Amino acid sequence: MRCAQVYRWQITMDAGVVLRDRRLKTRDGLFIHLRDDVREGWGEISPLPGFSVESLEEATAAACGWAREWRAGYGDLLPGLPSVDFGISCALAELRGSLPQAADYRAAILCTGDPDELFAALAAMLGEKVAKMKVGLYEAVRDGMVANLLLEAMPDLRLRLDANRAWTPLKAQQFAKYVNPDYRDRIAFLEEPCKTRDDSRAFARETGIAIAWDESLRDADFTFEREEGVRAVVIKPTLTGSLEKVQAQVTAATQLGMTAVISSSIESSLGLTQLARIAAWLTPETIPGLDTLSLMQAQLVRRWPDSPLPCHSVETLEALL
Ligand SMILES: O=C(O)CCC(=O)C1=CC=C[C@@H](O)[C@@H]1C(=O)O
Ligand SMILES: [Mg+2]
Repeated sequence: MRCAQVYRWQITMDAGVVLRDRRLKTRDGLFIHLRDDVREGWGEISPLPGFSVESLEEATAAACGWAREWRAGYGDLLPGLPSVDFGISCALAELRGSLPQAADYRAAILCTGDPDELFAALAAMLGEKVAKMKVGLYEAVRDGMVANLLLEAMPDLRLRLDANRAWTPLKAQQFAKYVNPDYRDRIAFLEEPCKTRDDSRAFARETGIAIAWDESLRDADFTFEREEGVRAVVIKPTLTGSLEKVQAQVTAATQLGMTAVISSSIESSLGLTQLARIAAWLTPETIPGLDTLSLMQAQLVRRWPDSPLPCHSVETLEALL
């Protein structure tokens, strides 16, 4: 006997969370819960404003429509909206027992560039010291100085940087000018430095700073290729689609010698714990980019280990079916 439910939720974000130049005051999304006799599975469907192509309203209609089909015995085809396909495929994988339980709860520490704050967080980090810092919000010279300071102050630090395509070639060069060439190999990668892929490729060649594709994976003309200076791809499953599609992208990148990084789209604790399991399963050698729970004021249904945030149960959520 099949049962299906779709829950809508809203989490208040900490002050100051900015996405694509707009303040994110709340994170809104859905959970899908499937039961088939004694087996059950959960999935998160939370399109990210400014990054997802689908709206929450479109995702809600698609998720509810699919859930009604599935509980009536159909639902073999996924709706085709990335966040919905991802959430449904996770719920089906849990129900079928094909999403491993083992999780990689390590995370590249999201940092603001405050050395003291980062010092403390890295000191507590076991194993590889990896942090991620957003650049491109302030002057490129400042970003270069801050990155250089962190790398100089912490010799065992590897930095992931992310410009979200903010820079012109000139701004990118201004950034690089302030990063000591001796430290550049400890920049694990700089995600999307420039507005175009060609400018980003030129930046990598000219500066020796490795880059990574993130937004580019969702460009219609994107293909996985071995390219000079392109060291990694950042895969955001909520923006990608089904688990099968995520697995195919990890395989394509790995076969080309690139690092595949499973990254958050600022999901709830339920979604983040599933991403931690996906990372352990598909990218066991790579620290995932999942350090976004601290941007939120609560957890939902499933806890992230050691998070002090209150966790609200499913009974507090709005059932839509
Ligand atoms: O990748 C990580 O380490 C954390 C997630 C992260 O950096 C992002 C999530 C969503 C949008 C952006 O703010 C940013 C990114 O572009 O990678
Ligand atoms: Mg990015």
